[in-house]
Amino acid sequence: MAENANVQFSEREALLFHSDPQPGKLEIVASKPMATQRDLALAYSPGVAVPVRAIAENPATAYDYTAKGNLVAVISNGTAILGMGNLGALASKPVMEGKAVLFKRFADVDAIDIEMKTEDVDRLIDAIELLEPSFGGINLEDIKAPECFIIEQTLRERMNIPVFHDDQHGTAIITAAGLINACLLTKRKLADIKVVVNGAGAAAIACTELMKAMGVRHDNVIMCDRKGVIHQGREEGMDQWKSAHAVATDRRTLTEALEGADVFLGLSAAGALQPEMVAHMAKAPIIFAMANPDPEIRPEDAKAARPDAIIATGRSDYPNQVNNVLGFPFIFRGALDVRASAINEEMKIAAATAIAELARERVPEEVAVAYGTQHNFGPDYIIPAPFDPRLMEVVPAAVAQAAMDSGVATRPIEDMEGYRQALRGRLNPTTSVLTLAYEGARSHPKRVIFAEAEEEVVLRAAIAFKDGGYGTPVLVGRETVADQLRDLGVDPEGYEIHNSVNSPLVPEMVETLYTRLQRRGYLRRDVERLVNRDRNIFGALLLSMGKGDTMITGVTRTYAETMRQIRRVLDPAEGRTPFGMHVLVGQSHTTFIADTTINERPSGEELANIATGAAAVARRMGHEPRVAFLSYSTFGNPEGQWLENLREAVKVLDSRDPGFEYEGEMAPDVALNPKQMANYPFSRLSGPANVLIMPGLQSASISAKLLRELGGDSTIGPMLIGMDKPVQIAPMTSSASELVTLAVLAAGGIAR
Ligand SMILES: NC(=O)C1=CN([C@@H]2O[C@H](COP(=O)(O)OP(=O)(O)OC[C@H]3O[C@@H](n4cnc5c(N)ncnc54)[C@H](OP(=O)(O)O)[C@@H]3O)[C@@H](O)[C@H]2O)C=CC1
Ligand SMILES: CC(=O)C(=O)O
Ligand SMILES: [Mg+2]
Repeated sequence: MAENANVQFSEREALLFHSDPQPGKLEIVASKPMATQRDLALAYSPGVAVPVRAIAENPATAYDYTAKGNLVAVISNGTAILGMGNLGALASKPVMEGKAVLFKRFADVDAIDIEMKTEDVDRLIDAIELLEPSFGGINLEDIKAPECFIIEQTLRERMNIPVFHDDQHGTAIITAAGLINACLLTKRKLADIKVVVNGAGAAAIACTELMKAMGVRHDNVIMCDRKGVIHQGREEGMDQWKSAHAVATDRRTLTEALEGADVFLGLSAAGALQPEMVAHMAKAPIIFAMANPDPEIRPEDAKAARPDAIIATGRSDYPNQVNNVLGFPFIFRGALDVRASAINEEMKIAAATAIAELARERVPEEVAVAYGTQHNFGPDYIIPAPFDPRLMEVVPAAVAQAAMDSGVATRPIEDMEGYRQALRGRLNPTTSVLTLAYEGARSHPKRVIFAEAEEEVVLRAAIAFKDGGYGTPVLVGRETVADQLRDLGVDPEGYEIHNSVNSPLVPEMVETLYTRLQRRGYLRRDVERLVNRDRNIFGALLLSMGKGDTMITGVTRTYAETMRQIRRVLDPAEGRTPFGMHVLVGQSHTTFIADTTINERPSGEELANIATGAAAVARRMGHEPRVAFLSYSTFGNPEGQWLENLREAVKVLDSRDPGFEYEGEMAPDVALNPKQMANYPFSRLSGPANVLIMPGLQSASISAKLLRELGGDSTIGPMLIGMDKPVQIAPMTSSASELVTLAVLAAGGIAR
C-alpha cells in the first residue's frame, strides 16, 4: 500500500493504472480525417504547402492553420519532482504526462510533456526558447530553485508566448485564494497576519511574493529552509532570492518561528511540521501543509494538536485541496484564448480573486448531489474542488479579461458573454458528473455485492472499489476467493465473503424464495438448488435481505440469462418499466440510448416509461434531456409497419406532460443532425436529441454493441434502470474499471 494517511490505492494499482491497457497516460489523436488518398494529399504533401506559404507570409496565421494556439508544453528537468527532490528528467515523465492530461480534462487544452536531460541553466533556456514556434504556451514544472527563477525570467524576456512556472505562480495563486478565504473566516486582515513559510524554493518564494504584493507585511513573514530561519545576517545556504525575504529576528528554528504565528505555509517536504510545533501558534491557526505527495503534517495530527485550526493540504483526499491543479488548466485556457503574450501579475491576481470568490458562492445542485453533502463556505471548504465545473467558466474569463485590461492580449475577446457560454459548453458535464459520482461514493461508502467474485476481473474491480474508498465489497464465491485475493497481493481481512454452499443465511433465503416461487412451478428442492448453486440468485437474495446496498454481476453469463435469474428474486420498481441504457461519452457531447437490453417490442406505454426513466438519468448526469423516438421513418415517411407504438408513446407523453422535450418518430440523422432537423420546423426539439429511445431490442442492442465495438467514444453501461433494488448487469466483456464505474453509479444513486 502507498504510505498515505487516507490510502486510496495500492502501489500495484498505481503501476497497473500506468501500464494497462497501454503504457503511459497520453496518446495523439488526429483531428482531421485521414481515410483517403485525398485526405492525405491535403494533410501532407502537396496540400500542406498552402498553409506553409500562408504562415511564412503572415506568422499570425499559424494560429489558424496549426494546433499551436491550443497547445502547451509541460517542461521539466526533474530537479524538484513534487516533494521528492531531484530524481532526474526521465523519472519526472509520469508527473508531466499527468499534468498534460489534466490540462485536457479540466480545460480542453492540448498539452504534451517534454523532459529535458540537463541541469545546465543555459542549455535548458536555449532549448526551451527554440520551441516557441510549436506552442501557444510553456508550463515549466518541477524545476528546482534557485535555477527556476533564472530560467523563467530569461525565457519570459526572450519568448513571445506565456512562460509560466506553475510551481511558482500556479501555487501562489491558489494559496492566495485559500489564504484570502481563511483570513475572512477567522476575521483577520492580510496586513496584520504573522506568517511562517517553511521552504524557500520555487513555490515558497513565489507564494511569499504574491502574498506580500497583496498586502502581507514583509516584517510579518518568517521564511525557513532546511537550515532553519532565514534571518538577516545569515550566510550559510543563502542566495539572492532567499536574502530578499530575510528578516531581523532572533528566532532560529521553525518551532521558535511558529510561536504566536497566525499562518503556516508549508512548501517543503513530508513530515517537516510536528504536532507540538503548532501548539504555540495563535488562536484559530491557518495551516497549509502543501508538500506533495505527503504533506508537512497529516491533517488528523494537526487537528488533534489544534482542533481550532483551518487545515489545507495539496491532496485530493482531504478537505481543502490547495493544489495548483485548480489553477493552471484554467489560467492557460484564458491566456490562450486571447493569445496573451505573457501571464502577468494582473492575470494572476484576477485568477486568485475569482477562485476565492467561487468558494464563497453557493455550491450548485449537481455538484452538491454528487458530493453527497452540502459544501458551504467554512473551515472545511475554503477553496472549490478542482472538478467544480464552474471553474472552467469563471477563471478563464477573469484571466482573459485581465489580459485584455493590462494590454497583453493580442486577440481580445469582443463578446465576453458569448465567450463564457462557449467555455460552459466546452466541457462535457458527464465527465464532471462521473468524477463527482466517484467523490460522492467516497463520502458515502456503500456495500456492493459482487456476485461473481471468483472471476479475476470482478475481484480486481472489488479490490479497486475498496482501495478507492468507495465502500465495502461483499463477495459471493467459493472458499477459493480468499486465496485468489492473496494471489493478487491483498489481505482477505476486510472483505466480506459469502459462500452459498455453507452460508448460514441459506435457510432464510430458501424460505423467502420458496414463498415467492412456489406458485410458479418450483419445488422446495428446486429452490434449494438455485440458492446453493446460482450466484446471481444468491447475490440477489443478499441484496433483497439488505446485506448489501447494490449488486453487480454479468461477466459470466449472457445479459438475458442473468436478467432471468435476477428476476426470480427481484421485481421492477412500482409503476416502472425496467430497461437498459448505454451512455456514449465524448469530450464535448453525451448521448443516452435506451432500451438496449430488455424489452423486445415495447408497447407505446412502455416506450413512454422508458423515455421518462432515461430522461431522469440524463438529468442526474447533468444534461437537459431532449428525447427522440427513433425509427427508420421520419414523421410517417416512409410509411410502413412498426410505427404505431412510437406514435402511441408520443401520445402517452402528451397526456402526461412529463417535463422534458420529446419528439418522434424520426430517423437518427434527423434526431442528431441540425441540418436534417431544419427540414422539420414543427419539431418540438429545441436542439439535437441527446436521449435516443429505440423502437425495439433488435435495433437497439445491435446499435449499442456496434457503437461500443467500433465507435471512438467511450461507453458507459448498459445501466439497468427501473428495478426495485439497485442491481447492475455488466457486459461480459467488461474491464475492471468499467465494473467499478457501474458500481459507483449504482451506489451513488445515478443508475436507478
Ligand atoms: N500544493 C501544491 O500545489 C504545490 C506543492 N508544492 C510542494 O512544495 C514543495 C517544494 O516544491 P518546490 O518549491 O518546487 O521545490 P524546490 O526544490 O524549489 O524547493 C524546496 C524547498 O524546500 C525546502 N525544504 C526541503 N525540506 C525541508 C525541510 N524539511 N524543512 C524546511 N525546508 C525544507 C528546501 O530547503 P533548502 O533551500 O534548504 O534546500 C527548498 O527551499 C514540494 O513538496 C512540492 O510538492 C510545490 C508546488 C505546488
Ligand atoms: C502540485 C505540484 O506541482 C507539486 O507538488 O510540485
Ligand atoms: Mg510541481
